[in-house]
Amino acid sequence: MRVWMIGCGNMAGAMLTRWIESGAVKAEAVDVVNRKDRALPAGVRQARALPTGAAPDIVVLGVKPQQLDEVAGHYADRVAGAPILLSILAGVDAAVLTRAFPGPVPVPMMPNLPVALGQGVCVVNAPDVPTEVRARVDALLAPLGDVIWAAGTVYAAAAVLAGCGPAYLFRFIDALARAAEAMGVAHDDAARLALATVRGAAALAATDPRSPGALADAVASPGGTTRAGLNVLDDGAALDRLMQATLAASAARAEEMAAAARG
Ligand SMILES: NC(=O)C1=CN([C@@H]2O[C@H](COP(=O)(O)OP(=O)(O)OC[C@H]3O[C@@H](n4cnc5c(N)ncnc54)[C@H](O)[C@@H]3O)[C@@H](O)[C@H]2O)C=CC1
Ligand SMILES: O=C(O)[C@@H]1CCC=N1
Repeated sequence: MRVWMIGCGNMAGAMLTRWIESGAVKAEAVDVVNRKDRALPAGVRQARALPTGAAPDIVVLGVKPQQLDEVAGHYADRVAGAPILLSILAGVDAAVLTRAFPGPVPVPMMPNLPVALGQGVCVVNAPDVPTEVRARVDALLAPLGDVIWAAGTVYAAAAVLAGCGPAYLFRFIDALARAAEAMGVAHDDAARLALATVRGAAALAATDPRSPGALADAVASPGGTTRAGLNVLDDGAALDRLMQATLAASAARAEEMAAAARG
């Protein structure tokens, strides 16, 4: 499979790393155009412009949403011959993609950084694509982790959970560590303990048949220390409300960006 990537930074680079590591895509079949060179997997060609010659099997758009018009101005003609345009731009929907890049089937999606490890989530928002396009996209995304197809408001919510979620959790790890540090644990030890606890708990939640709620109950002895802490998180549904406000803020910003992209 031949792939062109227009913009390959933190996020698209994570996808590319996994594609090559998993063997889904061969490094020599990939052409990246970036504003300046970045560290990319060995064998991937990187330049300031797309190569000449026939369009590839898929084009991946990985620039910032604000750079869409600029790259469309440069590359829309070249991309027109490609069958699929996979876009990871937050708040850029299929209609906006088609306006910028007429020709290929637009496939907007939201990945997250753990795709680099094959443990990411990709939420795809292309409900009406032909079956063969869906099959090709599914096959390409499978090595990255979980793939979910969603539309409308469900996509909006799932996209912020998946795309932004890792950042929320990185903040949680830091907050856990800072709380322990404030109670006297050395900075490095607190950071190590917080990360190990989150990693172990996530691994257990991923493998144990019990739900996260049931696992929390398995930790919390009645009247014990965990319950005292959970009571703080549960008081007035404090954690639920915090997460709802967090996702809502990200979703509202995505909608603002979508409105700006629609013009
Ligand atoms: N960082 C993340 O965790 C996630 C990011 N995204 C989406 O991924 C996209 C990229 O975000 P990041 O990778 O974080 O940004 P980034 O800044 O790391 O990567 C953007 C890349 O685009 C290239 N670029 C910029 N202008 C260009 C141009 N005119 N021609 C060619 N290449 C150009 C840059 O050289 C850079 O390598 C955004 O649209 C964002 O919404 C989606 C999900 C998660
Ligand atoms: O913050 C952003 O807008 C992008 C999309 C999801 C994660 N990063």
